[in-house]
Amino acid sequence: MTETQLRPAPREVRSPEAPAAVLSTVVKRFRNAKGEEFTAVDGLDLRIRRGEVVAFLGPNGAGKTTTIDMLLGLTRADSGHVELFGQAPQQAVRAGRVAAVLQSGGLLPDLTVEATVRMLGSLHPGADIEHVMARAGITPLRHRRVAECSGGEQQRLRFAVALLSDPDFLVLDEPTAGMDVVARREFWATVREDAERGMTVMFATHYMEEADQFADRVVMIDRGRVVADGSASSIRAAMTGRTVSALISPRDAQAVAASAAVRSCVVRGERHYFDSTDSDALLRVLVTQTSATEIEVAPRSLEEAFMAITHQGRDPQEASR
Ligand SMILES: Nc1ncnc2c1ncn2[C@@H]1O[C@H](COP(=O)(O)OP(=O)(O)OP(=O)(O)O)[C@@H](O)[C@H]1O
Repeated sequence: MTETQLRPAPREVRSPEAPAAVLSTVVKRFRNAKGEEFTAVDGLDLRIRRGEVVAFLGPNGAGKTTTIDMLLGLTRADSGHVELFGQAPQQAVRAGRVAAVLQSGGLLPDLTVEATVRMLGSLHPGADIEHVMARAGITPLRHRRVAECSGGEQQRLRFAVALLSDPDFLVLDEPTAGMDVVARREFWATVREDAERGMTVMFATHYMEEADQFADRVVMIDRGRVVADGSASSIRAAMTGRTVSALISPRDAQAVAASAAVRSCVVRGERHYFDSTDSDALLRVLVTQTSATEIEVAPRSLEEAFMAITHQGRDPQEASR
């Protein structure tokens, strides 16, 4: 046997099978209250490699939950193709390869936390009840009725239930909604450990800092389409620029805003915020040609990049839809 054969192969070589998830040109339409048809997911293409931790971001109504529902086989796409580990979603879910923490539902209010985990654990022979409760941080809550658990505690219970099948792919729809800062940190530490053991994770979130801190990759969608896809830092870099803010007279601000380095300017309180492609040039102008004071330069936050990307090219009426 050669040395190469003895060495464990890297994950990709050892598992040359299908990616964790593939969505190809997926379309989902609904009817609104007036009975008019609209497209919630509009030709979405997404491929998630095994072992990736992907944050799924988008404004309200962007199509995140609908996409997740299609991934999990809870909703059927009108057209396009959805696959998990090379299988139809329902098959992969039934095989316990995929589990989800959804925003609501799935829990019986009168059961205790432990009874819930035991009952659902009975569907997964070999499931380690104590282990999943410990991993989700709900062991101390074991005798509490579900109805008496806070929103964040119920989310942790859903997380424990999702771990019962020891899934390869965990799909989380706003998993930390209702959790306090400490619970959120503990939750992500656990997910990270699972991800480091090779689990694929996709999570929808509104918390930009969660995407920034915990995801390898950030996929932003708007109006059912992918509008940006990359690492949090590459998305920020794609939106190159910094925000320069200062206390400045409206007249000076107008002159500065007309300069080439400024893409846009907004006023919040007494401060003018200039979105700049060349903060050095802008700083020189502010210092040498205006009476601006308390000048600050800040990197664009992921949230600012996100707002800029998703609202780019949209007319103001549409943007306020
Ligand atoms: N069953 C349904 N019937 C009709 N419209 C629906 C249905 N489900 C979702 N929609 C609509 O489809 C669009 C996408 O909704 P979706 O819940 O996927 O967005 P989202 O990105 O998850 O939003 P949020 O961040 O608010 O949870 C929205 O306009 C929503 O109102």
